[in-house]
Amino acid sequence: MEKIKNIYEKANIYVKMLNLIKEGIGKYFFLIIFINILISTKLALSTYYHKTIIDTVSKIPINMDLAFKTLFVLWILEIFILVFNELSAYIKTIIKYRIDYTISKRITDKMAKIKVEVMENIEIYDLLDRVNSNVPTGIADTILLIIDVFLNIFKIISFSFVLINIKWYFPIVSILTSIPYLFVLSKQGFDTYIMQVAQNKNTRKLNYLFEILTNRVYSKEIRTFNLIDFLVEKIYKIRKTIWDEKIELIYKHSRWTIYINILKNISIGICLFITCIDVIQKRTSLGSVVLVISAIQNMIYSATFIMQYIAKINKQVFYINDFNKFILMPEEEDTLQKSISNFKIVCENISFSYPNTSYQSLDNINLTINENEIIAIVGENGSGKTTFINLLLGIFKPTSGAIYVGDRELPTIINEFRKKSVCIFQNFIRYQFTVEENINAGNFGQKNRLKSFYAKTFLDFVNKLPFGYNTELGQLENGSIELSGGEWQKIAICRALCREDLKLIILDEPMSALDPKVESDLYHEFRDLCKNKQAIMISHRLGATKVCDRIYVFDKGKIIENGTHEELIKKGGKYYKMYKAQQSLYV
Ligand SMILES: Nc1ncnc2c1ncn2[C@@H]1O[C@H](COP(=O)(O)OP(=O)(O)OP(=O)(O)O)[C@@H](O)[C@H]1O
Repeated sequence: MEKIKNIYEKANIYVKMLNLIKEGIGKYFFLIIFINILISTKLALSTYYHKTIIDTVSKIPINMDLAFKTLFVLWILEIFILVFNELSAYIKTIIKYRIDYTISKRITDKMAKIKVEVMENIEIYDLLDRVNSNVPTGIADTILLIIDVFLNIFKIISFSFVLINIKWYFPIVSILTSIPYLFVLSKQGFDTYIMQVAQNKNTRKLNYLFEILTNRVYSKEIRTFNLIDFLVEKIYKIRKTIWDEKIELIYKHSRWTIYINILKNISIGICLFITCIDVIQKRTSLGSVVLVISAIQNMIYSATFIMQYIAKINKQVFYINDFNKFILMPEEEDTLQKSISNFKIVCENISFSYPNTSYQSLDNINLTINENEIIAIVGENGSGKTTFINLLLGIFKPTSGAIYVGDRELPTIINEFRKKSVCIFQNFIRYQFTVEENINAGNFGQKNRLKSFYAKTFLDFVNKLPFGYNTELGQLENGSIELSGGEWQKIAICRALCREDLKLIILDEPMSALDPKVESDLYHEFRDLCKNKQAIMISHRLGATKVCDRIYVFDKGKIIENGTHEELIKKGGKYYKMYKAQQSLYV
């Protein structure tokens, strides 16, 4: 049953892909096939007219009228071939572009839907890498290869008609000679694919090392720690391994290519020998020799090309399989836009282990966040705070237990829930765009809010920038401006708080890079900012949690204490100890 389902799914993907291709190139496919038929027929006709011209001039008296007419026809045919070859190249480029566009769009659409938890599996990155770099061009190449196979089949048929009149078995010899190519080349295609899969890990490492060696962002640290030699050495070792494997494979393949070429040349030699004997014994004309040589060469080349193209198509099939695997990757569920009537969040006995780990990062968490409540989550490094947020945002699913929002289970309203929640992650993205684009990203046109409290508190530094809100940030371009860590953090906070129709704000260590003045402004205004909203603040600065209604203390994936700041201080437990330890730093 499972097998039938798999076959059905695969067939479905091939059909979908054919539809994609149809949508991408449509009429161009038939146009190029038609042009190719014309080209191949013209090639065979040219060979026939070459024979005629030689036969005409080798007979005394020379029939000048026939000679000129034949030359004229040949000239017209050459011009036709020239024009059609150019037209064919032009249409092939259009086909390539259209397939590349259609498939790339399909890949990016799918990427946006893949479940985030799937991305925890490192092998997925290799697959994504292969799909991204090989599939769009791979599928375009496959289509063009199929077109080339057609072209060469027509060539063989046309030349066979010309050749069969001289020796009936010459076309068969030409085709048989090319068959070993199929086996050798398809084996080469398979070997190359297997090598590429095996080298994925090293290629990814190499890209990473190259990135940290050449990116401006890392250059200071790399130079301060004098890491250049260390990194170059690593790059050199990986490159050497990759190239050694490639060279070994090419050496193996070259040996086989030499063997089959020897076989091919022996066959051509035999056919030429037989033809020459016929000429000497006057069984055939001089023009026929030219026709035989040209036709056999063309047929063998065409048959060889077909074999090469089929082998290449076989190789592309591996990439198409990768594409299939990619398309079948699980997607975020569509929750049919169910509305959320009330935002009370209840976590019931939730536990969680990351994929590929044997320990629990969260262990039986029970926690309720009432509407308009502000809570804090505190705890030592690695105690499970960020993991809890990932579960709450539906990025990962609990291994056991459930999260409810109002009377619904989180997965059933996740899209709507995400629209109304925002999280500033510890490692938020520093978008290399303008200030305005950074703030408006995902904010659905909330420009006027830049004049509000957030702008006054966080964004006064923007006025100093050369183009104000239109200044390009980051290090992508020469004129762009790099911000300090705190300024980037202010922008990230603004981006989150400016969002319209917010119900839940999550701040994962939001103030770590802010100066004390901005930090204290933010704390004072925090309750106001969170009016009519729920908020979760994760912070190692325990003073900040005083503004929260309830504080949860995480320890090794469990909640070990909860209460208000005063209650937890009174209790004298873990929170009290952490608070005192921090306080002692300031007195
Ligand atoms: N992607 C992951 N794969 C495997 N284990 C992970 C992953 N992310 C986190 N962990 C583990 O889960 C545990 C909880 O990590 P988490 O990031 O939730 O801690 P945290 O309380 O947010 O820590 P911090 O205060 O340092 O940010 C840690 O033991 C960590 O090593």
